[in-house]
Amino acid sequence: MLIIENLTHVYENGFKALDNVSFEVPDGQFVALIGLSGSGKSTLLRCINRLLEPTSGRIIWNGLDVTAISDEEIRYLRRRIGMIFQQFNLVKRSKVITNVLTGRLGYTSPLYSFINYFPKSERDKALANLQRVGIGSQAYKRASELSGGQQQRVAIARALMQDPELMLADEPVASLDPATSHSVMKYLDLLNTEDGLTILCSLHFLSLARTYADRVIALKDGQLAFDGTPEEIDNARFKEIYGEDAVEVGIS
Ligand SMILES: Nc1ncnc2c1ncn2[C@@H]1O[C@H](COP(=O)(O)OP(=O)(O)OP(=O)(O)O)[C@@H](O)[C@H]1O
Repeated sequence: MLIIENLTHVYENGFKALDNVSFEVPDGQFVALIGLSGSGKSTLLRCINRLLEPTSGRIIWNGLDVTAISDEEIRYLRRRIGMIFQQFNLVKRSKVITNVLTGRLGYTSPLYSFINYFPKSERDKALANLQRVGIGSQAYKRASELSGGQQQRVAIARALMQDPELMLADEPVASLDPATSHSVMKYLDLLNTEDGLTILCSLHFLSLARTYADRVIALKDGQLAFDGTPEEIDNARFKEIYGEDAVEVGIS
C-alpha cells in the first residue's frame, strides 16, 4: 500500500508544483496519472522514490515512512521501486543486455560493472526479462539500433532486474507513435495482471488511461482534481481536468 498524505513540493524558486495532495494506492493497482503539462505529475512521481525532497506531507510505502528515511534506506527503497522515463535513459552505445544488467547494480558488486563482468545467473535473468517484454532476440544489439518502443521495453526489462514491487512510469510513451505506445503499454499491463506489480504511470492521452488503467488520478495546478475510474470521466469532468477548451482525442 502506498499512502500519499498532504504532499506539497515547492521548488527552490518558490514555485509550488504539488499542493497538499493525498491519495492511497492498494497493492496491485494500475493507476494512470493525468493532467496538463506542468500539472505536477513528474514532481509527484519523483517525490515517491525521493529523487525530489517533499517540502511537507508524508509518503508511506508498505509501512515505511519514505519522507523520514536515512540515505541507506533510500538505496533500499530505490531497489524496490522501478522507474522508467520518457527518454528511456539507456546507454545507447552499449549492448541491450548490458543496459538491462545495470538494473541489477544495487544488488551486485559494483566491481562487476566496472570490469563489465556479470555472473551467469544475472545474465540469464536479464535475458528472461528481455523475453518477458518481447525482445529477447535483440539482446546483443547496441541499444541505439532499436526502435523507440523497443528501447522503452529495454528500460522496462532493466527496471525488472530490481524485482520491483512498484513501478513508476513517467510519460513512458510520450515520445512514441500510437501503435508503438500500445506495444509498450501492453507489457506494463501484463506485468500488472500477471505479477500483480503496482503501477503508477503518467500519461498524456486519456484514451490510454481508459484502455489500461484501473484508476485515474488527475492533477491540476499541483492539486488533486479527480480520483476515480476511467469510466467516471465524462465530458464535464474532462473539462474540469483539462480546461473548457480541451477536446478529447483518441490514440487507437
Ligand atoms: N526545477 C524546477 N524549478 C522550478 N520549477 C519547476 C522545476 N521543475 C519543474 N518545475 C515546474 O513545476 C511544475 C510541475 O512540473 P512537472 O514536471 O511535475 O509537471 P508534469 O505534469 O510532469 O508536466 P509534463 O507533462 O510537462 O512533464 C511546472 O510548472 C514546471 O515548470
